[in-house]
This record gives sequence, C-alpha cells and structure tokens, in this order.
Amino acid sequence: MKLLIQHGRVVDPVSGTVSIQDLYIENGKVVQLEKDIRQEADQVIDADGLVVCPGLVDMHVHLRDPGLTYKEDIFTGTAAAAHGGVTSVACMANTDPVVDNPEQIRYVKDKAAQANGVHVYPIAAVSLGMRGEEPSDADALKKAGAIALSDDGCNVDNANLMRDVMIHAKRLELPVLCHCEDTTMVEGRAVNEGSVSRQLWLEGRPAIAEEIMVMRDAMLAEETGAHVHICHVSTAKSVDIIRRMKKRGVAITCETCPQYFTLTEDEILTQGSMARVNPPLRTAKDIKGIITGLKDGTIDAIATDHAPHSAEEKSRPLTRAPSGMVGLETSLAITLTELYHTGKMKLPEIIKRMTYTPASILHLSSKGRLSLGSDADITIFDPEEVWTIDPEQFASKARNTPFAGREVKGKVKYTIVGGNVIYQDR
Ligand SMILES: NC(=O)N[C@@H](CC(=O)O)C(=O)O
Ligand SMILES: [Zn+2]
Repeated sequence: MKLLIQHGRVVDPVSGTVSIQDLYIENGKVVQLEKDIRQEADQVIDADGLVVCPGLVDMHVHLRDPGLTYKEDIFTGTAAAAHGGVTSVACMANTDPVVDNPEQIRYVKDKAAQANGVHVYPIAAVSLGMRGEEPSDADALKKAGAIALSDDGCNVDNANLMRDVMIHAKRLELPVLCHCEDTTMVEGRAVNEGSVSRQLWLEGRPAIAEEIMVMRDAMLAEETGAHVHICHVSTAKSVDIIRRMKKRGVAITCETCPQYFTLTEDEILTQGSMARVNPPLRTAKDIKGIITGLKDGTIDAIATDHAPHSAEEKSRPLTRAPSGMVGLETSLAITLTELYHTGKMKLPEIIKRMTYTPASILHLSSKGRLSLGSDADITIFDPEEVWTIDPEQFASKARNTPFAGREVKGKVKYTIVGGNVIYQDR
C-alpha cells in the first residue's frame, strides 16, 4: 500500500514547526517528506487547506472491555477513536474483571488486534481487584504488555501500598498513573463543593480532596524516584503543586481533559447527571489555572478520560448516575475551538500535548511524531470546518457527552494507521 498525501500543512510537534509538505508512505512508514513529491501511489489524498499531524495519542480511555460491554467494547471504542483522529489509546483497568493479571492483558491485546488497527495499550491495575489492599504482579503484567500501572477510577488510599508499588514501578520503568481524590472527602458525592453543591443542598467533592493527593503522590514520586503521572487535573492549585514539584526535579507529569478547560460546575444545573464526572467540573478560576498550565507546559498532555455509560445509567438522577463522559469523538474539535481559535495556544503546542508528550510519557517511542522514517499513523483535519456535535453520529456505543449541540470548529477528515486509511469523513 503506497499512499501520497499532498499539499497539507504538516505539523511536527517535536520541532514545533508547520510547513506545506507532501508525504509519501510505503510499508507503514513515512519514506519521503518534502515539497512536490512525484511518485506512483495506490491512493492520493489532496490535503490542500488541511492540517496533517501525527495520529493522536489518547493516554486515558475506558474501553469497558472485558465485562462492561453494554457501555462500550474494544471494537466500538476503537471505532470512536478513529472518528476522533485518535490512532493510539491507553485503556484503563477498571473493567470486570479488573485488568490485574497477564491473562486480562492478553485478552485486551488479542481483541484489539482484531479491531480496526487503532493501537491499544493496556494499563494494568496497581492493586488486585483495584481494592487498594494487595499489589498486582507488576513484573508479570509488564511482561504481558502493560505499559503503565493505575487504579484509575479509584484513589489509592493506602500510602504504604502506593509507596511499595512506586519502588517496584521505578525498577520496571513503568509510569504510575494516579487518580487523585481523597476517598474520605469525596465518597458518595456527585459534584464539586461550591456554589452549585450549596444551591442543590448536596455535599460536594472539594478541590482539596484532589490537591492533597496530588501532593502526596508527588512526594512519593520524589522519595521513590518513580515516574508519577497525575490523571485528569481539574483544579488551579493542582497545577501549581505540579509546577512546583517539577521545579524541584520530581519525575512528575500530568494530563487534563477538554471538559476541565471548557466547562464549570454550572453545567450541573442545566445538564444534571450528564455533567457528572470525577473529578468534578470546577470553577472559572480553575479553568484559568488549567489553561495557564497547558500554555507553560506544566500540563504535559490532553487526554479524554473517555468514560462511556449507557443511556439508562445517565438518565438516573444526579446522585445515582455514574460519573464520566465520552470524549474520543469530540476532543480535537473542542480543543481547537477553545485553545486554537481563541488564540490561546499555537497549533504545534496543542498537537504536541495530544501526540508527542503522551507517547513519551508512556514510552511509545515510535508514536506521536511525524518525520522521515516515522510510523505512518497520521491524522488529517480541517481546522476551519464548523460543525455541531451530535451524539447520534458517534461510533461509540455511548452518547453521554455534555457537549451535545455545541458548535465547534475543526473536523477530522482522515485517520490513518500504518499507512491505511481507517476513517474518512464523508
Ligand atoms: N472519570 C469518571 O468520572 N469516570 C471514570 C473513572 C475515572 O476516570 O476516574 C469511569 O470509569 O467511568
Ligand atoms: Zn480517573
């Protein structure tokens, strides 16, 4: 399969450059990258006016497979990824059973190999059954193909267990991905602690519940030397803590998600359980802190925390509905609309946080880059196309997004994995 992509605005997130170039792809690799390539090809894509960038790498996705496949499965989840321009996903272990042993890692990898080509990298649980009591067998999990450890969905309350896991993870060079929310401060609570929780007479999940655990895990990272990655950062103060810890030389990285730089807790008032997510949507001040963190590089990555739930589950009242929202099919468009079209960030800086940095954090050394010789995982999008988010069009099984009906600017046109077009917008 030979593919020629002509006249696109090629974004290289490593050098931070944008230039009009052609790409010639053979055997799954970029073999030529220059102006006016003259080569015979099986397929030619005219990318005039379009952006050509590395395939997006989403390091925080819930594929719900095994066991929760009424919400999503590996086939529909990777189809959603392809729709969203995402060519690599790392999937969380909070399935049923939990991915805490090599057999489950193999299940995910085998099923993903029969899907549409999107690369699926399983993350293994920190603790057996994600119960926070006994550590999983990190050596065996790594051997089977786990690329990181995380009990995401749950905070690891036991600091002693977390420290032991980090000592192990350091030796194995596995990053530890932390869902930071002190359980005692958030259990059974649906929304941010603040004006909305007071209006609704609900107990809230305070910002400090997140920040205190970000601080703890950063301190454990400093002590153990392990690479700690903070998942879905949602508060301004979490960003400040991480910035300070990075300055101290701690091996800490972090991600945020589109919902945390676009939406506030007020969404709960109009959208109810559809806007329920952990950590919860916060305040305008937090959004400001998150965007500052994205701009200055404190926040390394933009992930989705794609968390599919069924229509029935999300139709329950706020306090009884599960937390989470889908994101794979809207992430790029929302990010471009909020950060690029507003002039807050430049294109290569945005793309870097959706490709090169998450790939680096997960040691996926051949992903998230677009240069001569690199893997031909490529996303092509029209940065100017305006469209309206319609969950009925999703490839995901789930429809739970608070962005339904929102007008966005920037549309995925082609998703290419290993030189094969796996999604084309028509
Ligand atoms: N973010 C969420 O609200 N929910 C996620 C778990 C998680 O990422 O914490 C889920 O698995 O549904
Ligand atoms: Zn989480």
